[in-house]
Amino acid sequence: METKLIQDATGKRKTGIYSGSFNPVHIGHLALANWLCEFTELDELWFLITPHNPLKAKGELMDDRLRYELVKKSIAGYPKFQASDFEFSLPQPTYTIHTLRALEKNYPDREFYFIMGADNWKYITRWVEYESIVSNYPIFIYPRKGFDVEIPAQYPHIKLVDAPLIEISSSFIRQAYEAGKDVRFFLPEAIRNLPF
Ligand SMILES: Nc1ncnc2c1ncn2[C@@H]1O[C@H](COP(=O)(O)OP(=O)(O)OP(=O)(O)O)[C@@H](O)[C@H]1O
Ligand SMILES: O=C(O)c1ccc[n+]([C@@H]2O[C@H](COP(=O)([O-])O)[C@@H](O)[C@H]2O)c1
Repeated sequence: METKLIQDATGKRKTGIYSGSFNPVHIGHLALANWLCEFTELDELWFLITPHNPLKAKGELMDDRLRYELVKKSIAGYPKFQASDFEFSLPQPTYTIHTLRALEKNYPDREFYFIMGADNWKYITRWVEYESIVSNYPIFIYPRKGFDVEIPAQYPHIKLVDAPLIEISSSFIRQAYEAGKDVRFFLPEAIRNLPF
């Protein structure tokens, strides 16, 4: 396992990396990200739209740019949020460790915190070079229903945060739309009337 020292990078902007498919972005995503920016040490949070999660089928995904534009519209006006298409130019499928290394290289003035749900934490050992991720980056794990979180003591830079649980998923929204349901209030106001 790598042993790079986790530094308290004073002076660097603490930037949360909230990555996912966002297919589409929903109010659960926004509320969690908002909470992280206001109730933790993060200065900012980037929504990093993943072109292709290596553990998910690409077929059911909306176009990358459309998912990015939907996030951009949804977060407009809140200064601590940014939408990022950083992964669009990386080799596909994108592996998180490669993304984090490329981010560090491109933004030396920032300290990146990886944001991860308790559901993803449970299966972290399936991720490429997961030891490097958990050893080298601060991580905030947020609770998800049905997933207990255990963090080995050797990772003091990994924290379970006390964020409220809002159990909405993009797949629920997609299925509801397909069934002809009107679930407009699950979507950020700015994108309610857009096609997806
Ligand atoms: N209700 C929620 N509250 C907070 N974060 C969430 C919620 N649902 C998903 N996330 C997190 O948001 C990021 C993007 O998730 P993703 O795009 O997979 O959303 P999802 O709603 O889980 O999608 P899907 O239902 O298509 O799997 C991931 O880190 C995921 O853990
Ligand atoms: O790097 C990996 O091996 C890896 C395996 C599974 C998921 N991820 C990343 O985890 C993030 C959350 O994915 P998702 O689709 O659940 O929102 C997204 O950025 C994926 O690329 C990364």
